[in-house]
Amino acid sequence: MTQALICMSHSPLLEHTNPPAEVKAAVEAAFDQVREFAREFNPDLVINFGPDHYNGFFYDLMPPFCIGYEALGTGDYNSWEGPINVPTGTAEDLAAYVIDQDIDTAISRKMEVDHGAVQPMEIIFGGLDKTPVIPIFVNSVARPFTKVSRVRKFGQAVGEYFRNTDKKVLFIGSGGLSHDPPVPQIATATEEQRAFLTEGRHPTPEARAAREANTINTAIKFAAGEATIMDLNPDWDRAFLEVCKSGNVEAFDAYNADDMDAAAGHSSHEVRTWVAAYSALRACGEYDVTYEFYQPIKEYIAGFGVTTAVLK
Ligand SMILES: O=C(O)/C=C/c1cccc(O)c1O
Ligand SMILES: [Fe+2]
Repeated sequence: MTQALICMSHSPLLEHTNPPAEVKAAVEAAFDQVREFAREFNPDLVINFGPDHYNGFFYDLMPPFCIGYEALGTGDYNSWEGPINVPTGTAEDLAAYVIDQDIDTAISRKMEVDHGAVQPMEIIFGGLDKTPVIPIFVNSVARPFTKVSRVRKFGQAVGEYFRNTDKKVLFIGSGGLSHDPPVPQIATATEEQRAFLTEGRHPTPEARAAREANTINTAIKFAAGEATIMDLNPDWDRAFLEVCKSGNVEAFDAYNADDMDAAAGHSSHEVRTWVAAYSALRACGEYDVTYEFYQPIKEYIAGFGVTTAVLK
């Protein structure tokens, strides 16, 4: 087995809100499962498809995809801060291969990645300085969105690059499922929010703390039934998980941005990272989903999913 997959939701609220004890325990058990899966697989390299929440990527230049040649964590919500162990030569070769497949991608020699990209790595490996990882940004918050079919083809190209490798490669997708946290959107943003969305890099500690407090307060209200954000959508989440399980990655193409917003919230686009990761694995061969956890968790503002998959 030279390729495997973990796709999982993330939430910066894991350490900040308190779901019922049995829910918290179930999430911890799911995390134990993926840790054990990764320990057994013992990857040589991780390909980490992650979103960003206006910590690394802004409207001053917003690509649909970006392959990190070198990267660092932004440290938002106390997530990984500082250098990440990226094998630069492999990342360069990968980007050249993807572009040769007619899929244009941005690249970065100084990519900044936030909690959305790093949280699974922290949960699974305890950090981003050990197992080599190539971080790949998939735009999941900032309209206009590339079509989901394009994300599938991007993931497929990444997977093809590793199809014949003798290295053990773990594809990770981070985010989703249905959720609508209070991340501003450009179409409805105030002047101040527009300025932030356009060039809000490296906020002051006070601005960062205010943003994080707003998310935490929203989650507490959401759990109490008092927030105005969109509800989670377990039916939508379960249908998406069925597509993942089916192995028919072309079925992802039926998803479109407007429907996703309306049915599953403005951050449901984070499932694009799952689309890329599952499509990468499928490019290496037919697969089986070997583990699935799902629970809608308001305290985490997330239809929370965790899956693993291996080649048949
Ligand atoms: O504040 C943010 O940038 C995002 C918060 C959040 C909350 C819940 C689930 C997620 O996936 C998030 O990124
Ligand atoms: Fe997120």
